[in-house]
Amino acid sequence: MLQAKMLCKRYDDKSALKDLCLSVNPGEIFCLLGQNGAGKTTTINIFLGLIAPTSGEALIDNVSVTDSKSKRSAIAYIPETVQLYSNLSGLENLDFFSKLAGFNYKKNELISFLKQANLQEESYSKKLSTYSKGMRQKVGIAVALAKNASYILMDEPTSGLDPQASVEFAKTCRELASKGVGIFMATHDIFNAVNIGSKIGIMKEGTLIHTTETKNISAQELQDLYIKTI
Ligand SMILES: Nc1ncnc2c1ncn2[C@@H]1O[C@H](COP(=O)(O)OP(=O)(O)OP(=O)(O)O)[C@@H](O)[C@H]1O
Repeated sequence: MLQAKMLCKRYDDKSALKDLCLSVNPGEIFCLLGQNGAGKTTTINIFLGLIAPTSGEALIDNVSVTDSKSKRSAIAYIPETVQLYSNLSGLENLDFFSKLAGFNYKKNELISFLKQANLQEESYSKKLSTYSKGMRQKVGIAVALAKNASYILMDEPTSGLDPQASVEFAKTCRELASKGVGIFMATHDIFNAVNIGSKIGIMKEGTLIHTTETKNISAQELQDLYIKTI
């Protein structure tokens, strides 16, 4: 489980996180909504071990991220724009980043990760410079799978995706979750949050104000709640 326990982060006189508590179980898709500056990226960066909390703890399977670098390898991060080598193909990028993470896969194994990420087969050998944003994201997901990540963190994953790519992204997330991967995404996209997530959190000024299961709420109800909250 990913767990934020009373997480606080101060930047000089600015409080970015105030006693943030949340959890993401294996197989769960947690969508964190909040305005610009609410603290979403700060939360992700603490889980990634990129910044230290001022107080409180971020735990991966009950181990604090500040105590164990090895636990951090259980996490993969997919930024809004996935950074890959444009002169290499999807398959070559996956091979390169897998090796960088210490995994040496055979071609058929690499292909199985691209398949699980729902990348079209005819794209495997094409250069990344020809890929759309959604296709780059699929390679990012394949890299996360190749790293055997138990949890995937994503920042604004649906921003800039066309409706078809959003539908494919939702399908891939559900398939990953059904295999037990825990997904935590920061987003401004209420419709996709309801459509993709199993749990939704609404954050305001560094605190989680509401959490709800998506099965209990419609997109319209969530939008109303969001507007009322922020
Ligand atoms: N390095 C930093 N130094 C000072 N203040 C920072 C720093 N990083 C973030 N902040 C502040 O912390 C607060 C939370 O920022 P954060 O980036 O986590 O918000 P966010 O919810 O991800 O916003 P967005 O939706 O715009 O990405 C903001 O007020 C921001 O200005």
